[in-house]
Amino acid sequence: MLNFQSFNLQSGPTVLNYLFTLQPHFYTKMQVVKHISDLQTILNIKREEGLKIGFVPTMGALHEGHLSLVMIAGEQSNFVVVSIFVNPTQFNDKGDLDRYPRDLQKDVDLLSTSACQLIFAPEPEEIYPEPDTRQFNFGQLEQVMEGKFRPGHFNGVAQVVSRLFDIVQPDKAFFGQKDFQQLAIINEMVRKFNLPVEIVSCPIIRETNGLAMSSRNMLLSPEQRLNAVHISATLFEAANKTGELSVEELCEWVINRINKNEFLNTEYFEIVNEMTLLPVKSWDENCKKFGCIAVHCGKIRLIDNMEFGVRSA
Ligand SMILES: Nc1ncnc2c1ncn2[C@@H]1O[C@H](COP(=O)(O)OP(=O)(O)OP(=O)(O)O)[C@@H](O)[C@H]1O
Ligand SMILES: CC(C)(CO)[C@@H](O)C(=O)[O-]
Ligand code: BAL
Repeated sequence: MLNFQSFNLQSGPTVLNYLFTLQPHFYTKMQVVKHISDLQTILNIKREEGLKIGFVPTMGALHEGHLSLVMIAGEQSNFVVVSIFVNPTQFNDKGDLDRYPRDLQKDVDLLSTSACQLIFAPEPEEIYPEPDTRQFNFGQLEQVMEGKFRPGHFNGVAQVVSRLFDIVQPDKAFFGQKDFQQLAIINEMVRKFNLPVEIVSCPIIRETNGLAMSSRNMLLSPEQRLNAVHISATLFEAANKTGELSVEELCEWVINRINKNEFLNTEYFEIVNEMTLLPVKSWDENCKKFGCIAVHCGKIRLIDNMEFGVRSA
């Protein structure tokens, strides 16, 4: 049962109190702020109280994958901030940006029963009062897979995440393994610039049919959504075939099998070294190996990944 108070995202005050009832006798207060100054006023108080700040950056259109990050953040910190911001600088495709699902009210409702205590939902001009011209260089980590097929994407991700880290100054930040390459880039950014934040990597949450949860799934038609299950099903099957086929043969097998489905068109599938993100040539290479895939389902582009094979001794 929800009980709203002064909650109006369009015209309300900048700090909005959102009260909800879990049990009639138990109230939790979650705040939604749009401005950096309001956010920092609250966080400074929390820090003075000795609380450790956990931060979950998102682009909204929340699902259980996001909620799992919030849950882990709640277990590992004392005050959880979730940002909801569709960052324009990381979209290389304007159509993708225009289509990106947005429903702040629904997101607030979902977070109201989570460990989140503060939502930061800024407008673009709050994050970018001036255009961000910074150019990051992550070397080969940004030149493969997503970086290759979405030019400029990781520069935009680094721009917004570094800006959000500056604003929130979290003790820990939580990212999903679904965005496997993004995690590698964020870890590298933190290492390279010696940022005072611990990055926590959280497992992929899937639908019961195996499809990796993603905000973009809600843009699929029911028929596309059913067929998209074929992506994870093929990855699971392939991950069990590592002894039977060479790495190259298995990559071909995955691509052919997925492309046989008339709804799906594979952009890339690579089995890569977890650390370097470079394709592995043999199962004998002594590293953790991940099969990473991007598939077009109509106009919607989906990604997924899975660990393949075991490390040799
Ligand atoms: N299924 C999932 N399991 C675990 N973490 C996830 C999952 N989906 C998204 N995340 C994580 O949530 C954070 C915010 O992601 P984002 O808001 O872009 O959602 P998304 O579902 O990845 O959207 P999309 O892939 O459609 O852009 C990222 O760290 C991302 O890795
Ligand atoms: C990390 C992130 C929130 C930056 O916009 C986005 O890339 C995402 O949702 O994965
Ligand atoms: N979670 C990935 C963000 C993006 O596709 O831009």
